[in-house]
Amino acid sequence: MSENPDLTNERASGTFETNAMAAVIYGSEKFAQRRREITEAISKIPEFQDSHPLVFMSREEKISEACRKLAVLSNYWNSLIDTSDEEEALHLYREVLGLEGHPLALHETMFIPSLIAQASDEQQEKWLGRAQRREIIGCYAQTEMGHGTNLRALETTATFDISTREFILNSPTITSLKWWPGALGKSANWSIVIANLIIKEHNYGPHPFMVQLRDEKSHEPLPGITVGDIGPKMAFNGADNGFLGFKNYRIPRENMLMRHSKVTSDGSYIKPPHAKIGYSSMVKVRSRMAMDQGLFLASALVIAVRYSAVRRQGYLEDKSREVKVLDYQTQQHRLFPSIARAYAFIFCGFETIRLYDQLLIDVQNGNTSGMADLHALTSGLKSVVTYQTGEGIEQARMACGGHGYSMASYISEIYGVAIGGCTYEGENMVMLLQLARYLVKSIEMIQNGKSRELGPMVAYLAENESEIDLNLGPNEYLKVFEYAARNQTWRATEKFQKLRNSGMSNEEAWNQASVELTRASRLHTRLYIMSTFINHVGSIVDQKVKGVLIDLLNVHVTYEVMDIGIYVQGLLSSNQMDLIRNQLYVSLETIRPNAVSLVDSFQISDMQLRSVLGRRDGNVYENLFKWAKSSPLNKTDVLPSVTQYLKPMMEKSKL
Ligand SMILES: CCCCCCCCCCCCCCCCCCCC(=O)SCCNC(=O)CCNC(=O)[C@H](O)C(C)(C)COP(=O)(O)OP(=O)(O)OC[C@H]1O[C@@H](n2cnc3c(N)ncnc32)[C@H](O)[C@@H]1OP(=O)(O)O
Ligand SMILES: Cc1cc2nc3c(=O)[nH]c(=O)nc-3n(C[C@H](O)[C@H](O)[C@H](O)COP(=O)(O)OP(=O)(O)OC[C@H]3O[C@@H](n4cnc5c(N)ncnc54)[C@H](O)[C@@H]3O)c2cc1C
Repeated sequence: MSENPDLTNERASGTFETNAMAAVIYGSEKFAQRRREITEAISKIPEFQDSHPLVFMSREEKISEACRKLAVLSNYWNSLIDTSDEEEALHLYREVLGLEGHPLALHETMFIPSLIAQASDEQQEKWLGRAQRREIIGCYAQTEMGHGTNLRALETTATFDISTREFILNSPTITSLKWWPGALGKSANWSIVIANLIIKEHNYGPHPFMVQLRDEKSHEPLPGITVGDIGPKMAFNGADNGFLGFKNYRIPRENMLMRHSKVTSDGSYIKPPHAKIGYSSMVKVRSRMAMDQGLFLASALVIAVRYSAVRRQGYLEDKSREVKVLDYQTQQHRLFPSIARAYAFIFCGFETIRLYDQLLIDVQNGNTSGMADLHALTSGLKSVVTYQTGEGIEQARMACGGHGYSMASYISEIYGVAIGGCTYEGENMVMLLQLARYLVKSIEMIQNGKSRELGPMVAYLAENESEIDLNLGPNEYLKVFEYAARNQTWRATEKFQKLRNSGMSNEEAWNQASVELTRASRLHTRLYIMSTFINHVGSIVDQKVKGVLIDLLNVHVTYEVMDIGIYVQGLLSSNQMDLIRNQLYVSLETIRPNAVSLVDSFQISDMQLRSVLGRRDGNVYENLFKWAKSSPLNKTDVLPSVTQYLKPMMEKSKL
C-alpha cells in the first residue's frame, strides 16, 4: 500500500535532510548510518518479528517471546553489530526486544557495569567474559521489600566466617527480602547482591557480592535461596522482577567485589577511596536515563505527530475539507515543546554518558574527585527528565484522542515503562534532594567567600542579575533561567538556614525546607538542559539542520520561560511576558512545516514503535480495523461468557 498523501506532503514541506538531522541527534553520521544498517538487517530476519501483537499477549507469553528472540539474537549478535559498541548494542536490543523488558536488560545495564566498576582484575578475569558472552545471566539485587531509598537501612547481611573464609548471607526478616530486581524472578542464575558486610560483629554497611542463585545446569534455585517473581506491574511486564531470600547461604570470600573495598583472609577490612564508590552502578544507569527517556518521549511523539498529520477533524477557513488536527494551535502547543524537550534530553544524555565514561577512567586511576559533581548532576537530571517525559507522553496520548487510549496506539505502554523511571534508580523527590544538598553547599561556599572554588555548573549562583533583552535570543532566556534558579536556590537555602538557626535540628530544618529545595533543584536542572541544548545547536555545521534546530530551540526557550513564570516575576515585566508568549506562538507556526520531518529524524522503526497510529506510511484506518479484528476476542462471534452467563440472565429476565 502506498504512503498516505498527507504524510507525503508533510515530508515534502520539510526544509532539511532527515539523515543529516539523525546524525546530529545520534552524535555522528557514522552511528546514525549504523543504526539504519542494523534496522535494515533486522527487518530481513523473520524470526525477529513479534509472533503476534505483544499487547494481546499474557505475561508468560511476553516473557517467552522475549526469550525466543534473545535465543535467535545470540545467532546473529556478532554479524549485526560491533559488540564492543554499547550504543549499537542498545539499538539492537531496542529494535528486537522493544521496551517491555526482557531477561537480559539488567544483565547489560547493571550486572556487567557493576562487574566492570566494582570487581578486581582477578574477579573480572573470572566472571566478566562469561557475563559478556552470556554464559551466565545476572541481575542487580539491592532493593528490599522494606527499603529501596535508604540504603543504610538494608537488612540483608553477609557475615564473614573467619574459620572457613566465607561470607554467610542471611535475610533475617520478611522486609529484608530483595524485592524488585529485574530478571531475578525467573531468568538470572547469578546476581550482584548488596548486603551489609559484617566482620567480628562490626557492620561496615552495604557492599556488593557476586552470588550464584541457580544451578547452571538445571536452573533450579540452590539450597538456601528462596527466589521468585513479584507479579504483574503497571508496565514492563516482559521483565521478571523478582524476590530473593537467603538462609545461611555461604559464598567464598573471593565473591565480595573487591576493586575498592577489600576483606583479607584474616578478616581485616580495607576501606574504599570514597565512601559512596559502591553506588557507581546506580550513577551509570542514571547517566543513561536522559538518553533513554528522551527516546521514550521521542517514540510517543513520532506516533502523535504522524497521526495528527493524517487525522482530519473540523474546519478552519477552508470549509471544503476538514483540517489536519496538527494545524490547530492547541495541538502544536501540546506537542512541539515536547519535541524540543526530546531533542534536548538526548543531547544531555550523550553528555552525561560521556561524563560517566570519563569518571570511570578517573576512578580506576584513583581519582574520585568528580564523583560528587556527577552524582548531583545525574540525580537532578534523571528526576526532571523522567517527570517531563511522563508529562509529554501523556499529552501525546491525549493528542491522539480516542485512538490514543487504544493499545493500538501503544502510547500507554510507552508511558507505563517510561514513568517507572520516576521511581527506579532513586525516587525522584529523593534524588532532587540529593542535588539540593550540593546546591546548598555551593551557596554556603559563596557565603564563606569561596565563590572562586565553585564548579562551572554552579558558578552562576554567585553572579548578580543583569538587564534582560529578550530580542537577543536564546542566551538571554538562559539568563532568565539563571535568575530563577539562583533566586530559588538562595531562598530555599536561606529558609533552611533560618530554621536551623532558630534551634531546629538539621534534619527537621531540612525537611521543612524540602519542597522549596526540590524546586531549586528542578530549576537548576532545567537550566542545565537549556544550556546544553543551546551549546549543542551552536556547534552544528549543517546550516539547514542548524536553522531548524534554532527554530526548535526558540520553541524550547520561550515555552520553558513561560512555564516558570512564577519564578521570574521580579525580573520580567508583564509586557516582557506577553512578548515571550507571542514569540512562542510564532515559533510554533515556524516549526509546523518541519514537524513530521523532526520526528521522522529520530528514525525509530515501525517494528520498534509497534503503533498502528504511528506507522511511517500513515495508513492508519485500514490497519486499525485489521488490528481490532486480530483481537483474541474476535476469534469467535459468540463468546463462552455470553452463552454461560449473559444468555441465561437475559432468558431469565424474559420470564
Ligand atoms: C552492551 C550494552 C547493551 C546494553 C543493553 C541494555 C538493554 C536494556 C534496555 C532496557 C532498559 C531497562 C531499563 C530498566 C532499568 C531499571 C533499572 C532499575 C534498577 C534499580 O532501580 S537499582 C536500585 C536503585 N536504587 C537507588 O537508586 C537507591 C536510591 N538511594 C540512594 O542512592 C542513596 O541511598 C541516597 C538516597 C543517595 C542516600 O544515601 P546515603 O548513603 O544514605 O547517603 P547520604 O544521604 O547520607 O549522603 C551522604 C553523601 O554521599 C553522597 N552520595 C550519595 N550517593 C552518591 C553517589 N552515587 N556518588 C557520590 N556521592 C554520593 C551524598 O551526596 C552525600 O554527600 P554530602 O557531601 O552531601 O554529605
Ligand atoms: C520498574 C522497576 C525496576 C526496578 N529494578 C530494580 C532492580 O533491578 N534492582 C533493584 O535493586 N531495585 C530495583 N527497583 C527498585 C527501585 O530502585 C526502588 O523502588 C526505588 O529506588 C525507590 O525506593 P522505594 O521503593 O524504597 O521507595 P520509598 O523510599 O519507599 O518511596 C516512597 C515515598 O517516600 C518518599 N521518601 C522516601 N525517602 C525520603 C526522604 N529521605 N525524603 C523525602 N521523601 C522520601 C519518596 O519520595 C516516595 O514519595 C526497581 C523498581 C522499579 C519500579
